[in-house]
Amino acid sequence: MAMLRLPSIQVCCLTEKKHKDSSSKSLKFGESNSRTATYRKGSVHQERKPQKVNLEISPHRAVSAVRLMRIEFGGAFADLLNEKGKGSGDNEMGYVERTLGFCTRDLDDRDLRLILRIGFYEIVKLESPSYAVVDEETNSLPSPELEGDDRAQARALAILYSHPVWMVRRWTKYLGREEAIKLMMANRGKGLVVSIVDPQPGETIIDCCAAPGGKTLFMAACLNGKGMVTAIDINKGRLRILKETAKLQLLDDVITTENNNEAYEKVLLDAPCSGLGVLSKSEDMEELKSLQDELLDAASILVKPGGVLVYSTCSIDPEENEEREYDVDSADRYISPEFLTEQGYYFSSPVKHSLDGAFAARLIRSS
Ligand SMILES: C[S@@+](CC[C@H](N)C(=O)[O-])C[C@H]1O[C@@H](n2cnc3c(N)ncnc32)[C@H](O)[C@@H]1O
Repeated sequence: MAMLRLPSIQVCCLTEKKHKDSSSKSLKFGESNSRTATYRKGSVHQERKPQKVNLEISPHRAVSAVRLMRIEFGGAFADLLNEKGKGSGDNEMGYVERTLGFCTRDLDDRDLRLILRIGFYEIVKLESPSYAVVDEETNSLPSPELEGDDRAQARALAILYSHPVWMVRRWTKYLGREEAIKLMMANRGKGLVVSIVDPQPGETIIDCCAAPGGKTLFMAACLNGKGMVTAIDINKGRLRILKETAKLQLLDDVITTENNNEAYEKVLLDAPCSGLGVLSKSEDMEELKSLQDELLDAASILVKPGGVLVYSTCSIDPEENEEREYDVDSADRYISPEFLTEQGYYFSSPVKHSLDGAFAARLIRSS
């Protein structure tokens, strides 16, 4: 995707810098049949001081960011990127109000500016998707009303359930609103792991422990009709159900259950874990951990050089998660900081986040 360079601006807030850690050794991460994969290590350094930032962002993030900036500075920023808006008759304030789902004029001016600043920072620097940025505010600001035409209602649902508008429209069209809402609610926790995989149209992705298929379907929907998700699982019965569901959701053209053993750009290993409540005695835990290790080894050889492996569990047990040995690509670009551990993992807990417990590590194969 072409990147756009915007004017340098001075920002005073937390900034992240990614360094390649040259001293870190490349770990062998999965050896089988003489094919080995090594993963590079990244470290995150954080600082609080004013910085001149050269903004280089993708066009869709730029559109959201420029819109926010225009409101704050009363149109001082040239709307370089608003080609879409031009033909639509959209007035900027109206567009943002409809996207936010509430009337910005009701807010105190200082609050409004603060929200916009935070939104701009999250979109540009943290690279959060704009629908997720807007959703952050729903606890403290009025919720959007489900009213108006289909498009307006889809926008409101997108904000309420943190999904992109096009996906809401698609699911509402094919499944009806009630089913679409159920699907989005079920996706909330899963959605974050899928964000870390970051599926892009045209990619080849394999979901190694796919059944019953929540993450497979969500990843497939992100492909927007281009690319392929290969779903495999030891449980063939549940895999058949996944196939049926894919048909119902009209996603069967981008989902296959045949693994032809090629290497993939993205590999998701959503491993069986103690969070599923299947362990009856402590020895079972040892067995489970060695199964997870084996699966991790097997998954790692499916990753193309330069590709991504995401290891996730629905467990909050450190032995199944961060205490394993691997080098990490920080998940900071894909999730909001509240879910990011110091080591760059994703971690959600029922106590802290009112979400199901979950863990994910993002690893990049360097050779
Ligand atoms: C946590 S669940 C996966 C949930 C799924 N990713 C989703 O989002 O709906 C773990 C899955 O791993 C599968 N599994 C267990 N052992 C496996 C193995 N050796 N090979 C492939 N899949 C396995 C189980 O059948 C189970 O469906």
